[in-house]
Amino acid sequence: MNASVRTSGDESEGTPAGPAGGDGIDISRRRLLGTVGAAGATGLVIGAAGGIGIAAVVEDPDPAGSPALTTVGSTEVMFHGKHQAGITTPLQSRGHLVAFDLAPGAGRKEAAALLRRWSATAKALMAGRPATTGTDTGIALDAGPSSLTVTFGFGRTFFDRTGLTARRPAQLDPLPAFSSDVLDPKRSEGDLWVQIGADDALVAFHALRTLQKDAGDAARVRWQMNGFNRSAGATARPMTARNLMGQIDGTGNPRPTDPDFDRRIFVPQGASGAQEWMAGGSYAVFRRIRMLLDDWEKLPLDKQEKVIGRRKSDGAPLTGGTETTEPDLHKIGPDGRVVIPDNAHARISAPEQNGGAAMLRRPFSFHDGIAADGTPDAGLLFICWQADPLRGFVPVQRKLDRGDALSPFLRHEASGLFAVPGGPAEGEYVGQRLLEG
Ligand SMILES: C=CC1=C(C)c2cc3[nH]c(cc4nc(cc5[nH]c(cc1n2)c(C)c5CCC(=O)O)C(CCC(=O)O)=C4C)c(C)c3C=C
Ligand SMILES: [Fe+2]
Repeated sequence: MNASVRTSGDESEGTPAGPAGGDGIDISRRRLLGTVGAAGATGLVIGAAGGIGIAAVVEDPDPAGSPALTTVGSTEVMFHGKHQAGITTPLQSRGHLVAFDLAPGAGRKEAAALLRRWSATAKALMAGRPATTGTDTGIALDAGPSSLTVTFGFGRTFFDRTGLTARRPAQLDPLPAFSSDVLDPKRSEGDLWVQIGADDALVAFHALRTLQKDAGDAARVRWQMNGFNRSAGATARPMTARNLMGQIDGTGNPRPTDPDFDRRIFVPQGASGAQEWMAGGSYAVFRRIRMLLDDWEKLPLDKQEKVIGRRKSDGAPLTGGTETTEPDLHKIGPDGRVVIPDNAHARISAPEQNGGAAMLRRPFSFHDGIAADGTPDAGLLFICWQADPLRGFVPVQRKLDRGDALSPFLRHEASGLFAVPGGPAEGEYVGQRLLEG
């Protein structure tokens, strides 16, 4: 095994896209990442000396670790745990989303065998080892785990196909239609959903390829999308991500240290009825949101900032302070109007404006080339996590749909809602409590 740094798949990791310093990475890893970031910053000097990246490994010696890997390559996220990995894990630089439909004739037995194979592959690859299912192509043999996470979810249609309708939680009821939806059903929903994230493009692709081969005759790809974030180790200290509109995006995310974090994001242990098997799980809402960048980029900076209610440079609220300062939603400016406009995105989406509705946003940007009309097919693979979509995404999106200043610059093109069960215990596969319970 290559790993010299290990992080658990769940609670120890902190807010994925949250404000700088809120990453929750343990101190030794933070220090190591800082070292790697510094190495990147000094570029050629480090390349010539070759010492600083290696020092990261030496500082945290692991006799089994590969001397060829820096911290970025050797960081391992645990497969087993209370929650699946890839929910509170810090954002990775590469992502693949893929939805499968069960093949005609495949039912509960085939689905259980598939989840067993997928779990074995995810566990091996997340530890930096080849898959044991006979499907490994060796694409990423020398890359290390690179913070790979593989997260599995079930869509609404899965339950009818497997005879498990009675165990389908009401939380999987279809999302309401929104006026701004232009959804493509072929790129939406699906029986099964897999989210892959890694800090190395080859590692992420390798996982995608292996899991697709593992599906064999049991399931077929329905849709697949690719995303990215800033490169791991590119900044000297953890910083909140920027999206393709250039905004700092993730500041208001709830943090694992918040007293109500678990209650908001995860289904409680001891859940009953159709939700029993979901204890420790979470509901993922996915939206492919195209950004109308040509229109957005024509907007002067001060208007762009009013659309969001925050400064573009540092993400601070327009009412002042730094990125982490609470916005003052009542502050009146010299023109007699509220400084953060009534239709500003950050005002409308704030939990206090939505009866406390909150979600953990963990997106990837996407760019799928230039469309025939010359505009970029680019935007956000928006993924948010919550214990119940009716107390997270739905009320907030309803409100945004009615009067968000950002809406004219966005187009919701695909959608999905998935039940993501809790993390598997040692010896268990993901979803076993549903499929064998
Ligand atoms: C229904 C949920 C949301 C969708 C869809 C959504 C799309 C979306 N948002 C941005 C950019 C920003 N969003 C910001 C804050 C923010 N957004 C949502 C929800 C949705 N966004 C919430 C709950 C919040 C947090 C509000 C708060 O806690 O006060 C921000 C500000 C910085 C931040 O807090 O992250 C930006 C910028 C884009 C570009 C987008 C669609 C492509
Ligand atoms: Fe937002």
